[in-house]
Amino acid sequence: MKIYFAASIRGGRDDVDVYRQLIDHLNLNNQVLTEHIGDYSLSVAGQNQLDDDYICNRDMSWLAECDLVVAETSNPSLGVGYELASAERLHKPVIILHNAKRSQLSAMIAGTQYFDHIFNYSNIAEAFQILDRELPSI
Ligand SMILES: O=c1[nH]c(=O)n([C@H]2C[C@H](O)[C@@H](COP(=O)(O)O)O2)cc1CO
Repeated sequence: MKIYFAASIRGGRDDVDVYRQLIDHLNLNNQVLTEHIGDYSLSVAGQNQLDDDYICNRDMSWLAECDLVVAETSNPSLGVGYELASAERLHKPVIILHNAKRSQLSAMIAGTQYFDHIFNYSNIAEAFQILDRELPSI
């Protein structure tokens, strides 16, 4: 499966270690299109060697191409919110992973009926278990 992994960049990079581990886990049996999100050297400035319109067009075409969106939402991010709304518009399956110890998920995501695969987790092993349980039924 081609997976669009969405997580914070300019919203803050505190959870990059979680993103890297989730991407590596998903890549065991799938292809993650957005590997750069788990790059430790990518700062809060984002991919600033690229134009913002290039980043946006590239990511929207990856979103159109993917079979599944996995979003890690614990660190709030405008970009991830936009990607989730776009995934709904494109009728893509979405899995949302959220660590409630880090933040409360926006009502605009938690309250959208389309997002019916929202999972709270408290450690990375639990997140892996959720993905391993949910992915086969996508
Ligand atoms: O440099 C970037 N590259 C990139 O692919 N994105 C996309 C992928 C992420 O899932 C999402 C992060 O949005 P934000 O930067 O607003 O936190 O936007 C976002 C940026 C910077 O906004």
